[in-house]
This record gives sequence, structure tokens and C-alpha cells, in this order.
Amino acid sequence: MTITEVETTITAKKVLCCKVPTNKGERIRKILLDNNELNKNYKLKKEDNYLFIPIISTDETEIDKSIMENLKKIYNNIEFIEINMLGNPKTNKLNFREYLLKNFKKEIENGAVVLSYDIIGDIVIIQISDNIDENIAKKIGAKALELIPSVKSVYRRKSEILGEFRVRELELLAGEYKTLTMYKENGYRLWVDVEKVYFSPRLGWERKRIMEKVKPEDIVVDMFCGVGPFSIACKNAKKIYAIDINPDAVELLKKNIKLNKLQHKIIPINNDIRKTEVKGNRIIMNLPKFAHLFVDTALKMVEKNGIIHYYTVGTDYNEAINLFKSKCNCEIVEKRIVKSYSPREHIFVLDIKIY
Ligand SMILES: C[S@@+](CC[C@H](N)C(=O)[O-])C[C@H]1O[C@@H](n2cnc3c(N)ncnc32)[C@H](O)[C@@H]1O
Repeated sequence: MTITEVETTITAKKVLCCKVPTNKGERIRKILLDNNELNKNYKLKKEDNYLFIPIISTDETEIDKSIMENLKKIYNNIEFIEINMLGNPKTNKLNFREYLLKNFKKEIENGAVVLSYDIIGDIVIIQISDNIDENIAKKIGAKALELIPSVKSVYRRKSEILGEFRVRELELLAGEYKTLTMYKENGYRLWVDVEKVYFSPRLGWERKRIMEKVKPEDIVVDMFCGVGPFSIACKNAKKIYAIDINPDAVELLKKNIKLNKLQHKIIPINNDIRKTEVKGNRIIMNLPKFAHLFVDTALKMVEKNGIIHYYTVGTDYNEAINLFKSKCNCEIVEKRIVKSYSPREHIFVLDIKIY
């Protein structure tokens, strides 16, 4: 495999855009931005009452199913159209995704190189399989460092998410070896250590959804809180119990509570949730792979008429629905795909009212 040198300046070019009504534009743009789908090399175009928002995918089918579902929730008749666009002079250069598409088409097709990546503060985590030659992997890392704005370190995923703490092994490909970074989403900030704790920027939209549901009288139990993104998103509640078994996560959670000035509301607890006695009317169960093992614990914690936000992995909603129906009197009040998990599986959330 060889890396061909690619042109770094682009002039007028056909670019795939989402065509949406102007009044939906900002919400659609935010979803695209959060999911690394917004093509920042081009300016948004306005025509009549429509906005054309440039995206990075070159074909509608490349867009992740969960992103598409979220876009369609904002505007169901979304259209994808290629139009001629002039590059934005400030950022008129090839983006990392375009670089991958030009140089690694075959590897992308066979899954050895993945187009999507995570940006957490000034850290980027990309997905390249072990089968890719080490020197090529390092070159890709160096390109990510060059082409993704404000990045200091580029890692690649070295393992699945592992163990009780749900942490993945990483390998530094380019930039400096540092794992602590600050991440911003939905108006709050979080310290994250990508080597010691679980964190996914792809849940930002989901946290916004929960944020909008929280009521001032709510008592929240965030059963698997990590560094606290869901707990902090629930900042309008009366009280939030934030529990995690990973001591490093709880140390960062404490810093994040202070950073967001929420000491009067969030109670950090470093413990196994099964040994923790708290109660609330809104329970967050963000441990998708193993949440089914903690349903009895959640049912002990939830108050009558309370809501459980249940995250799970699978191919459809049925397993989760049957599990809850077999254990309690309940109603599914909302359900949606949160993100893809594997080629066939998704992470789902079900909002379940417990009577
Ligand atoms: C998928 S992560 C979610 C973290 C956080 N909610 C977020 O969105 O970033 C699951 C978390 O559950 C914690 N955990 C696993 N088993 C636990 C248990 N028995 N009691 C409390 N926390 C647990 C892990 O340490 C991990 O931080």
C-alpha cells in the first residue's frame, strides 16, 4: 500500500449538502458538528427559505443510521443534494476524512480503516486495525494531527471497551503523550482522562435529550456516572446522586462538579451501585453492555411513577421491553437508537415509567 500525495487546496467543488428549512438549520448543524459530519471547509448557503449545510460524507448511505435518525427527528423531509460550493478561505484545505477517502478506499471498504473518529478536547481517537502496517498507521496519525484543528495527541483504539470500568486500551500514534483533556458540550465542561475512564462524545446529543426532560423537583440517580456527563446534564434537578465503582472516574467527577459549580446538588459516591442505598424518581442506567444485570437494583431505587432511562445493546428493543414487563408494571414512554455499536447492533435507550 502506498500513500499518494494529495492536493491540499480546493477551489469550487461539488459538495454533498443537507437541504433543510432555515428555521431548523441551527439544530441540524449542531448534530452534524457533534458527529464530525459538518464540512467546515465550506460556508452554509441560503436560498429562499432553505439552508444547504455541507457535510463530509460523499454519499447519503455513508451517514451513520443513528445520526440520520436524529436529523430526521428535527426535520423528516431532509434532502441530500450535491451543489457547487466555493471553499471557505480560512479553512480551505483537505479535511482528515477526505484524506482517508482518497488514500485508503480499499481499507475503508474492508473495515481496516474507519472513517469516523472521536475528538475529546485536544485528543483524537481513530480506528485503524492491527493489520495496517505500523509505519502507515503512524503516517495516518500524523495526518490527523495536521488536518484536525486544535489537536495535540492522536491515539488509535487498541482494544474493545474492557472490564468493569469500561475502559479501552489506546496507542499513541502522533503528538504528545497526554491523556487528560477538557471536553465541552451542551454548555458544561468536563475533565476526561481517556486512559483511565470511559467517555464518549457521541452521547452528547443523548445527554441534551435527558437535560431537556429534567424537572426542578427531580431526584436523579446516575447509577454508572463515570466522570459525570449525565449528572451534570441534569443540573436543573433538585439533587443528583452520582455513583461509580471506578475511583479515577469519581476523582474526575469531583473536579467536574466544582468546575461546573454544582457542589450544592451533585453527591459523588465511589461505590458498587449494588451496595449503595439511594432513591430517586429519575434513574439513569448508562452501562449498555451489562445494564440487564442491574434492573432489580434500579427497581429498588426508583420511586413510584418514576422514570428509568435504560441503555442497552442489541438488534432491537424487544429484549429490553420483555425484561422490564416480566419484572414490573411499566410503560415505555420513549425509545430511540443512540448510536451504532457493531455492524449489526445498536445502543438503544428506552425511557420506562415504573408504576
Ligand atoms: C459506559 S460507562 C458510562 C459512564 C458515564 N455515564 C458516561 O456517559 O460517560 C459505565 C460506567 O459504569 C461503571 N460501573 C460498572 N459497574 C459498576 C457498578 N457495579 N457500580 C457502579 N458503577 C459501575 C464503570 O466504572 C463506568 O464508569
